[in-house]
Amino acid sequence: MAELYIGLMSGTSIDGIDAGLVDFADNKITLVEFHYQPFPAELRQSIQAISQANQAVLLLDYGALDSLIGRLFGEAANALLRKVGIPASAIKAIGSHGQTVYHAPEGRDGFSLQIGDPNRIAEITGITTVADFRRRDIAAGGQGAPLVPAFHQALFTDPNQARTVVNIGGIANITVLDDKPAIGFDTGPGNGLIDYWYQQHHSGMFDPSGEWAAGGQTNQELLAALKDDPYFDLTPPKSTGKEYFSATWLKRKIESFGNLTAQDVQATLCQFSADTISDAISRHAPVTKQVFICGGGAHNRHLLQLLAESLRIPVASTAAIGVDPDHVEAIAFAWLARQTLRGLPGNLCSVTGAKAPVILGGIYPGRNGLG
Ligand SMILES: Nc1ncnc2c1ncn2[C@@H]1O[C@H](COP(=O)(O)OP(=O)(O)OP(=O)(O)O)[C@@H](O)[C@H]1O
Ligand SMILES: CC(=O)N[C@H]1[C@@H]2OC[C@@H](O2)[C@@H](O)[C@@H]1O[C@H](C)C(=O)O
Repeated sequence: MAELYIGLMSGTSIDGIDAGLVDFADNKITLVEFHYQPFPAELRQSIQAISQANQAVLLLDYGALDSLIGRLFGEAANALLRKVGIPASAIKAIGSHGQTVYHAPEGRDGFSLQIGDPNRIAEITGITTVADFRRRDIAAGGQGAPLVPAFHQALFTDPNQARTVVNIGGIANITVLDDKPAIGFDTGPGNGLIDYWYQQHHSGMFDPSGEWAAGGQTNQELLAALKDDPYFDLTPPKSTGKEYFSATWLKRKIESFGNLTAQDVQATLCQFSADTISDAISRHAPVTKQVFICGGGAHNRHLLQLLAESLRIPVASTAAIGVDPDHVEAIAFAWLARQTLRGLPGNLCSVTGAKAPVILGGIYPGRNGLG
């Protein structure tokens, strides 16, 4: 019998909502349908505007954005269900990541803030909604991120092959799957700075297949300057975000390189993401035999080529092991919601550094009760 959940995700690229309908019947994980709903350009700008460090944010703006994103998430779930013709009553629960607006988990009063009011999602869809997955892990002493490694472990572990899964979103993170407890952490920028620089010089949102970067030359001095950041030497558990590796961070790094062409900067940013991912794998996954890529970065052919060159082990998309790279995160949040409703932990202490496994998220009942 089907056991259906919906996963809703919007990541640090702030491009739109990924919605996945997932069937967990017989403890298998099958994606039934997927729907992508892009954000309107003004919404993207509003999210960016409240997501910056040292930014005064009006509570009125913050509250309205939380409600609006909740409504859009609920509507994305409804659109997904219309696509397959399955009624809301057939869905056990929604797992909603929400939209990260700030991630600062360090210290006694550390926090990570995802918005997109789950009350609205539950009301609009009628489906029990699990949300706010990160803060319980932080309360238990963890980073609250990355969370997806627990799911990567459940789905992608192969007892016959040591693997590393790399998610290249705005920020990149890895999951090391070998015979030891899984390691996972954010390696630093993925597509975030690459997208930002592209958008400064073109009308599109991203550099298709990395073509523009591929036509430029990496500048070694700038590359060294970019890598000169204490984050890369921190021992995991560690996580980061766009509020740290921000446009301001990049501007500070490039201000003394005034004579570079924009295309050479793009080439260097691509090399920077590839090198920092590859260094993280070399240091923390020495026995890995194959690397699998998911997230939108899986479509950046140039970035993958640079990664394969510096890793010197096979690099493939997660499509090669049965999951479209664009679907992994949405499926992960459906899986995390299921963990919560079954009373099972969603975090891996070896990844986030939490002092204990904890059940993640808050539960917002749907029309059928608790799901
Ligand atoms: N055809 C393509 N060529 C090059 N890059 C692409 C292509 N398609 C998607 N991308 C990149 O992938 C990004 C979107 O990736 P994704 O949806 O995984 O990010 P996200 O979920 O927001 O991030 P995160 O994992 O950090 O939360 C785009 O902004 C772009 O940089
Ligand atoms: C705070 C936050 O939203 N972090 C994201 C971000 O995007 C990639 C990386 O940084 C990862 O740590 C995380 O997302 C995925 C879904 C995770 O928690 O595994």
